[in-house]
Amino acid sequence: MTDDTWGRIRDDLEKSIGKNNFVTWIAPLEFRALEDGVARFGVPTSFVGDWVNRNFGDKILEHLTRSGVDVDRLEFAVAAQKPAEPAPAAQPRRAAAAEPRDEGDMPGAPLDSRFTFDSFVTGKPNELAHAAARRVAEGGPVAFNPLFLYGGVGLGKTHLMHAIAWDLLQRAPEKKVVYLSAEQFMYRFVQALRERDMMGFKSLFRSVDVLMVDDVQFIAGKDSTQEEFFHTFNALVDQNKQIVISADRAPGEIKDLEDRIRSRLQCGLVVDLHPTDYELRLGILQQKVELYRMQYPGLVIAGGVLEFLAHRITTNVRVLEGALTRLFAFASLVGKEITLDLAQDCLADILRASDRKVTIEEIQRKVSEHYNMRLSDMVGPKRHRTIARPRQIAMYLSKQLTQRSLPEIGRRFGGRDHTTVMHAVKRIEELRGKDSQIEEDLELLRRMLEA
Ligand SMILES: Nc1ncnc2c1ncn2[C@@H]1O[C@H](COP(=O)(O)OP(=O)(O)OP(=O)(O)O)[C@@H](O)[C@H]1O
Repeated sequence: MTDDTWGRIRDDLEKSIGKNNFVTWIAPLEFRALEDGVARFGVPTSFVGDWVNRNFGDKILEHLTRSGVDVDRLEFAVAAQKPAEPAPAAQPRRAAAAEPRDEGDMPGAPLDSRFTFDSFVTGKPNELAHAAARRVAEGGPVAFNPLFLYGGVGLGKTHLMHAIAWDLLQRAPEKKVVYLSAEQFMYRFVQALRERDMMGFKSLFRSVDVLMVDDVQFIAGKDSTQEEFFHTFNALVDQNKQIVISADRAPGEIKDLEDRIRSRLQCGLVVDLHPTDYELRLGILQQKVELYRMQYPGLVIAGGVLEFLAHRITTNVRVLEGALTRLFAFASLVGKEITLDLAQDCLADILRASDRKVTIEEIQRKVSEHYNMRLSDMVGPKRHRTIARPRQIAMYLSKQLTQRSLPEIGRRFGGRDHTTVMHAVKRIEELRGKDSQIEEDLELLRRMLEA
C-alpha cells in the first residue's frame, strides 16, 4: 500500500466517522508498512492505539479491503518518544563502555518524556521526596548517597527518577546518567554471565556518573544479583557518583535483602512518598486537565467534577489519571460536556473499586500478621504488652479507617467497652508522635489495608 492509498482511505474514513473522531483518533496514526497481511501504524500513545483498535479497527480494515489492500490484521506501536522539552541536548545518555559497544549494549532504559519536574505536582505527601530529588538533579556534591525513595504503587517514584535524569542531562548533557529497573539490572547481569563478559558488565556500570535503579525490592532473595549490585553500588559510592534507588517499601521492610545491602541503602537519605491527600489529587487533576485541553480543545468540564474525582478516587495517581483519560476520550467521542452525571456513568467501575471499604476483621488480621501474634488474641483476654499494644493499634486503625462507632469497635474486639477503645485511640495517638517505629508500622499497615 502506498502513502497515497492510505491518504485516500483517510479521506473516506473522515467522511464515515465524522470530523471530530477523525481529528482525535485517525489523524495521529502514521502508516508504517504492510507486511504479510499486517498493516502497521505508529501511534503517539498506547492508549490511542488500544482505543483505535477497539473502536475503529473493523472500520479501518473494511476501508482498506475495499480499496483492494490485502490485509487481515492491524498493528499499532508507540512511536519512539522524544522529549517535548527540554531540547535535544537532553536526550538520555547511557553509560559508555570502556571498549566500544553497539547501541544494544547500553544499560539504561529509555526515559519517559512526560515525567519531568514541570509535570510533577507537589503537595504535603511528596514535598520532601520532591525536594531531595531536585537537590540531586542540581548536580554537584550531595550530602546523601544514595537517595532512597519509597512509597506505595503509583505515587510518583518512577516519575521523580525520570525527572532527575532529564534535569541532570539538561544541565550537563555529557553526564552518563543511567536509569533502569532492578529487573533490567538482573537481566543485564545474567546476560553478562551467560556471555562470559563480566568485565564488560562491570566497566559499563562503573563508568556511569549517576545510577538510578527502580523497584529494588525485586532483587531481594536473588543472591548473585544482590552480590553484584552491592559491588556496583560500593564502587560508585567510592567514586562519589550519585545513586538513586526506589522501592515499594523502606529498606528495613524489604525481606530477603542482605543485611550489608540494607545498611548501605539506609546510609543515605531515605524518603517516603506518602499516599496522596485530597489537595494533591485535585492539583494533579487540574494539571492534567490543562494538558488535555491542548489535545481536545473545546471540551467543557463542568464545575465540581474534578473535586468529585479527587474525593472519590483515593487509590493511586495512576488510577486517577486513567479515570480522567477515559472521561476525556469518551466525552470527545460523543461530543458532550463532562458533567457529574457523565463522570458517574463513564467511571462506574473505577468508582466502585475505589469504594472498597476496609473491615475491622481485615485490620485485625493484618495487624496480627504484622506483629506475629495469633488472630484469636485480638479478641481474647491477654493483657501482656506484646499483645495489648498491637490490639490497641488495631483499634486505632479501626477508628481511622472504618466508619464504625467506638461501641461497635469494642464489641468486635471481644466485647470490650467503648472506653477501652477510646483509651487505645488516645494512647496510640500519643505514641505516634514519640515513637518512630509505631509511626512507621501504622503507615505500612494503613498502606497495606488501603491497597
Ligand atoms: N505528584 C504527581 N504529579 C503528577 N503526576 C504524578 C504525580 N505522582 C504520580 N504521578 C503520575 O502517576 C503515574 C504513576 O506514577 P509512577 O509510575 O511514577 O509511580 P510509581 O511510584 O513508580 O509506581 P510503581 O510502584 O507502580 O512503579 C505516572 O503517570 C505519574 O506521572
